[in-house]
Amino acid sequence: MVISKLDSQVQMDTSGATILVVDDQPINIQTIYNILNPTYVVLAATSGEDALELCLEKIPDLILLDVLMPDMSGLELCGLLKRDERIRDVPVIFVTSINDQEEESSCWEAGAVDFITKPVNATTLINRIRAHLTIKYQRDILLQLVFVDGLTGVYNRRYFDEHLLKFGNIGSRTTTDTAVLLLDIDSFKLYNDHYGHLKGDEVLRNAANLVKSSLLRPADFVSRYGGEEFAVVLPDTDFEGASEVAERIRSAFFNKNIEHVTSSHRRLTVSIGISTFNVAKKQNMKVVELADANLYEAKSRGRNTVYPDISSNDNKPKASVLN
Ligand SMILES: Nc1nc2c(ncn2[C@@H]2O[C@H](COP(=O)(O)OP(=O)(O)OP(=O)(O)O)[C@@H](O)[C@H]2O)c(=O)[nH]1
Repeated sequence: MVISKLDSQVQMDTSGATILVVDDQPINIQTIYNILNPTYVVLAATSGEDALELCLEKIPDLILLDVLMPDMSGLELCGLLKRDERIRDVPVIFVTSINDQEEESSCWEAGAVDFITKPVNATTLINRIRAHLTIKYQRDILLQLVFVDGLTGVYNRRYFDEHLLKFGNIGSRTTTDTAVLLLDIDSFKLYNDHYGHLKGDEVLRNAANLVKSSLLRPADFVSRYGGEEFAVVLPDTDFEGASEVAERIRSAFFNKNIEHVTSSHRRLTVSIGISTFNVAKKQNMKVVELADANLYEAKSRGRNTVYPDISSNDNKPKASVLN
């Protein structure tokens, strides 16, 4: 599940939404374009392959999909879209000229939310699109309320717990390492005491953005784990990779040089505990406990520290072990 409007205010006005029209006949695309323009931004693809590529470049708000296309049929394409976590929640409406009961059932089974018959009736098309976009936006609002932290705009702990399970389940198909970073802003109580809670809130918002911008892969994510604590999940990342990301985050805070006169470093810094796990190697969900213990160690080593430190050979456990 991907919350498509995570970074912006979810809005209920559907105009301006991006609609991808997939049809092998340019004349059909033109007809739909004439109906939808200028209310919607219309993207077009004349094959399933092109449509997949476009979807990954910019996820549309809704897809209008022709059933009968050479090479990859609309039904096949819909099946592929529904298997991709990034795109699966985009509503698909089939546009079909077939009046066949079996075909109709196949559209529903492929994951469509609706279908429209050709020749397209402009009023029906516009109303169906508006209805499904509204449902989608309402769903996005609910997901935001459940999974997004209100202060910082990043995912919350509930999202972290649910999504970490995906990698940690014994039955999980993930065979590579997953890394978790637990990050805590140093001496934050002193910051609040000195600058006030509103300034403290501003720092938490900036901190969330700083961590987010330090993550380079689309599958990486940050969540607010507690008050001034953030948890980062790095799928498909071993200890060395996690150390690199953690160090990037630590130095980003240090170099930002945000004043914190009552801290021993006289600027805002973070401490980070790293751990990794890999179900295939019989390592498990103690990953959070281990990251927390490592965070504690980073704090006791003077803060502004990543632990374990990849450059030291102290043989401290880096991965959590299944027991
Ligand atoms: N402004 C603000 N402060 C918060 C929020 N959530 C937690 N805090 C504060 O974060 C501080 C955490 O303090 P401590 O747990 O003592 O940790 P610390 O001062 O960062 O000390 P170390 O972790 O040992 O470096 C407390 O003062 C909390 O009130 C929040 O949403 N906004």
